[in-house]
Amino acid sequence: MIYIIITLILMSILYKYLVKPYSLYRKYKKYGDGYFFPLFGEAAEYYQNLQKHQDCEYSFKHYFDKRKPEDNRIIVSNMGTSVKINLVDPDLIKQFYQKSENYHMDHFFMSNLYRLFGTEEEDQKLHRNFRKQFAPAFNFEYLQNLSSQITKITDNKINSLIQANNFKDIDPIAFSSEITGQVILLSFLGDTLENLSFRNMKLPHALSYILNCLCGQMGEIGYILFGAKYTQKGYFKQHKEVEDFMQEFKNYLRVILKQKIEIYRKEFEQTGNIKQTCILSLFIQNGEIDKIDLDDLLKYFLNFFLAGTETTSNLVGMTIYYLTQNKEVQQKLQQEIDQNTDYSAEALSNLPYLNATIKETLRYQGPGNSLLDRIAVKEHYLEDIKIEKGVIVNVYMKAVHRDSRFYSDPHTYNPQRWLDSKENKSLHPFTYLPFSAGQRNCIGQHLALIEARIILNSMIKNFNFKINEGYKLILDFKFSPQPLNPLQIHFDRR
Ligand code: HEM
Repeated sequence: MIYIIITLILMSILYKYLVKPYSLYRKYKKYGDGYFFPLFGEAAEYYQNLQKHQDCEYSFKHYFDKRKPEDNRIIVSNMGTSVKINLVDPDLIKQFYQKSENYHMDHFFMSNLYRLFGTEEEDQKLHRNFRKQFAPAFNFEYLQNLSSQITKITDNKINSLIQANNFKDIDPIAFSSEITGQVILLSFLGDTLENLSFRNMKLPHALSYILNCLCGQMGEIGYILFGAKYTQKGYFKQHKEVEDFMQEFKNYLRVILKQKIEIYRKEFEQTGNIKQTCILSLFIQNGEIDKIDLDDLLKYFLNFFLAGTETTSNLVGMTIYYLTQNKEVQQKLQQEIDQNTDYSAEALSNLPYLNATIKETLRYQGPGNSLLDRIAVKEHYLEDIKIEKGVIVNVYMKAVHRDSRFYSDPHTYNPQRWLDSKENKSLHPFTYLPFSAGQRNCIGQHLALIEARIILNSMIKNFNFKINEGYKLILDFKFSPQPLNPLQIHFDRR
C-alpha cells in the first residue's frame, strides 16, 4: 500500500513539475526559442554560459548575436509548475502593456521582500489610487525644489572624499548609493536623518542590510520549496535574527514617520505653509495625509527606498565605468560640463551630451533589465499568441535595447546615437523602456534622472576617471546586472 501511495505522489509531482510545464513549453516554443530545466533547448547555452562564466553580459551577447529576432518573438522556459514567457518583440510588448489588467504580480519569489514592505497592490483601483496620491510628489516641477539639497548632499560626499585624500580603487556605485539613499529619505521625510542610527548603522545602511539578508534567504533551498513561510517562522537562529531586526527597525521608522508628521502639521497650522519640500509635507498641505494610514505610509517609504536607491546609484556608477572605457566620451562630457555654470535641475536637463550619456547607460546596461514577473490571471491573446491562465510573462527590456533592427551596432556604448537624428527617427516606441511603460511604469523616473544628472555633473567637474589596470568587469545576474567584484576606479582630481 505504502508503495502505491509513494508512486502516486511521485507521479503527481512528475506530472506537475515536468509533464504539464513541458507540454506548455512545447506549445509556446513555436513562437520563439527557449530552455527547459534540466537544461535543453536553443537558449540552454545562454544559461550554461551564465553558470560557467558568471557574466551575464558574455552569455547575453553570445546568445543574442546568433538568434534571428524577427523569427523569435519570445523566449520560453519552465518555471515551477508553469512556464515563463519573456517578451522580446516590441509589438508583443506593446500589447502586454495595453492588456495589463490581465496580469497580477507573481508573488512567489518576491514574497520575502513583501515581508519588509507589505504586499503589492493587486487591486487595480487601489493601485490607481496610489499613483494618483503620489504623482504630484514625483512630477519634475515639484522635484526641482529638491535639487539644491541634492547638490548639497552630493557636494558634502565629494568633499569628504577629497578630505580623506584617498582616490584609489573607488567603487562609484557604492559611493553614489550613499547619496541616493539619503535622497530618498529627503524626498519622503524632508530630512536625511544623518545623525540617527539604528543598532550602530546609519539608516540607509540598516535598510540595505535587511534587504541583503532577505535577498540572500531567497537563494536557500527551503525558500525555493516553501516560499517566505520558511524564513518568516524563524525556525533557524539566523532567520529569527533577521525577523527581529526587521520588526524592530520597522517600529523605529514608524515612530520617526509619526514625529515628522506632527512637526509638519504644527508648522502648517501655525504658518499656513511648510518650507520643506517632501512627500509628507505635500500630503499635509493637500490633505492626503488623512486618507492614508501610518502602516501604508511606512510601506510606501520602504518601497521607494528599495526601488530608488540601488537603481539610481547603479546608473551613476556604471556611467562612470563606461567613461573609463570610452575616453572621448569622458572628454566630450567634461567639455560640456565645464562650459555650463547653471546647476539647476532644469539647466542640467538641457545638457545634450550629459543626457545622451545617461540615456545610453540606461539602454546599454540599465538597472531595469526586465520587470518583476507577472502572472496571467485570465486567458487572453498577445497578438496571435494565446496566453493561458497561470503563465508567467515578463518583458526582457535588455533584449530590445540590444536589437540590431532598432539600434545600429547595439553592443557598442555610444551616447552619440541619441544625438543622431537618423537613428532616433527609426525608433519604435516600445524599443526603449528603461523605466517600463503603462500604468506601472517607474513613478520615480524624474527623481532618478535629476539625481543622476546632479551627481554626474559634480563628479565629472571634480575628477578624471581611470579603471584599475587589473580590473575586469564581470556582470553578475541579480535583479539588475551588478559587477561581481566592486568596481575599482581611480578618481584623479582635475
Ligand atoms: C535609474 C533608476 C531607476 C530605474 C532604471 C527604475 C526602473 C523601474 C522599472 C523598470 C519599474 C517597473 C517595474 C515593474 O513593473 O516590475 C519601476 C517601478 C517603480 N519604481 Fe523605479 N526605477 C528607478 C528609480 C526609481 C526611483 C528613484 C524611485 C523613487 C521613489 C523609484 C520608484 C519606483 C516605484 C515605486 C515603482 C513601482 C511603480 C508602480 O507599481 O506603480 N524608481 N522602476
